[in-house]
Amino acid sequence: MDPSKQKKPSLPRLVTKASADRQSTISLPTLAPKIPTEINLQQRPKSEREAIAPFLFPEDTDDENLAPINKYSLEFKIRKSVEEESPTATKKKTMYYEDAFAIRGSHNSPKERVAQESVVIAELITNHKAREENSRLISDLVSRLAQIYQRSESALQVVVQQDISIIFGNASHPSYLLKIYALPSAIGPVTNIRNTGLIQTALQELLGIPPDQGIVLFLPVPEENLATNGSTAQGAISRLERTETDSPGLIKSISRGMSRRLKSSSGNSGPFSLPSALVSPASATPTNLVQSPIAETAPVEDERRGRTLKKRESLRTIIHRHMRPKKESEIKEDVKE
Ligand SMILES: O=C1C=C2C[C@@H](C(=O)O)NC2=CC1=O
Repeated sequence: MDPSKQKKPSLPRLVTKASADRQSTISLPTLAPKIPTEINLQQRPKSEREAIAPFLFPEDTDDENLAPINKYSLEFKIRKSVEEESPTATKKKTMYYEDAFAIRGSHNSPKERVAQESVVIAELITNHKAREENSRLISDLVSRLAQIYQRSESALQVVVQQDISIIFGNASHPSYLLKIYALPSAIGPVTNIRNTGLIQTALQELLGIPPDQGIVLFLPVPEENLATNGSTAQGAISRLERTETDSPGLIKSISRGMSRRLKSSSGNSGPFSLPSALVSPASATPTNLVQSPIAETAPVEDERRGRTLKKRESLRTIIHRHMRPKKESEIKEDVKE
């Protein structure tokens, strides 16, 4: 039989459990532990597939336009390889996901560095009137979302509208709509499944509204369309790229300095911030400076904690060292590296 005429498997439908009489193919809360096998990776753009599961695409071809039959057979192979994997392979993948969700170091590209501390906006609309004060609800939500999105609270904007008419599933039970706007790098199929569980649990605790009465929308905003502090995220990336092109050694030194600081500082595991000097002077808020291992004011914060910083280089020292002509011994050291 001609394989192209075979009946194609139907795609999984994502249906919320709002109405009991509607058939639910996948219910959101039960998805979380099965993330890698439930996602049809072939339907994602290539860049996203590689970001989610590079190990599944060792020789990935540009198959965005493959005929459907090939897509399904490829998907079958992927599922099979996932099912047959050894415990060691599973462990490696678990580590990969843990790593993918973690904040990475300063050696990342400007785009990644801007992404790591870009703003996340949450717009909550609910028909519920919270017992606690609105300001308390907002601040609790900010801190939960900051943890979930691994940002400092200063990168979070939360807008709450309570007491709004909402009908969901033909009833006006307590309900909410939460829209999350962020750069595309903070939004993706695997991240969203993880974050749906965390966000809906938080909202159940804060508002008392169960997950099946709430809707979460994840809305990626391209770099050129997200702006704060007089600049788009794209603008911030371009500025960093220019700085790197103009002075690549400077960035290398800052990276090294930062690694040294990270190694020598214990307990400060918060997300890092872009150095204010490299992004924009006004973007250096007190919160992100406290958490920035490379920002110029980090030593001041360290001093407040009574630490001696004699062995550490400040950003200014690093810049000065790069601006002056190199000594012979330094040139030799560079060559060795
Ligand atoms: O997330 C964003 C972060 C920044 C930093 C700021 C700047 O240039 O200082 N511009 C940004 C835009 C963003 O969308």
